[in-house]
Amino acid sequence: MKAHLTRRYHFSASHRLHSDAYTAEENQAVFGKCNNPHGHGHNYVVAVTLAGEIDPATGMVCNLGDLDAFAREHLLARFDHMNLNTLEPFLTLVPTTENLTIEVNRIFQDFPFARLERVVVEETGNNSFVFGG
Ligand SMILES: Nc1nc2c(c(=O)[nH]1)N=C([C@H](O)[C@H](O)COP(=O)(O)OP(=O)(O)OP(=O)(O)O)CN2
Ligand SMILES: [Zn+2]
Repeated sequence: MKAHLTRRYHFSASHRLHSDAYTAEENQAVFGKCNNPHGHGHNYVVAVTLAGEIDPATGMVCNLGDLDAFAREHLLARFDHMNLNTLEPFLTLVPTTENLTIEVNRIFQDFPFARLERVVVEETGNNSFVFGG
């Protein structure tokens, strides 16, 4: 029997929306207040949904302890209390939440015990971005 599980993770990070492809004026016109050189922060909420067969012995799609350990190592240790602009892949990509959602999706593709189906990243209470089903 197959099932889905969703787990939420929280981290705080700063960023500045800025593109080297634009002049200072164009950056200001496109990104507005988010182009402020001092940057600003968000309390991001990441929800990952995974799918798999329920193991008859454990009754689980995957052990949340394994998923948490993976998230700590590959997501939270990388991004929590960091400036996203200083980290790959945002050295060359604008750290919008769309691009962050794609990176989170890439990270959890490597989780070995269940298949990633969907990633949602909430930037503020008003903005959330979805990758996948
Ligand atoms: N398509 C996108 N547009 C914007 C993004 C983004 O990631 N993708 N990000 C931002 C900024 O990060 C910005 O900080 C969000 O600001 P704003 O929309 O003003 O935030 P809220 O109104 O939701 O909440 P506040 O009360 O202002 O914190 C902008 N655009
Ligand atoms: Zn922002």
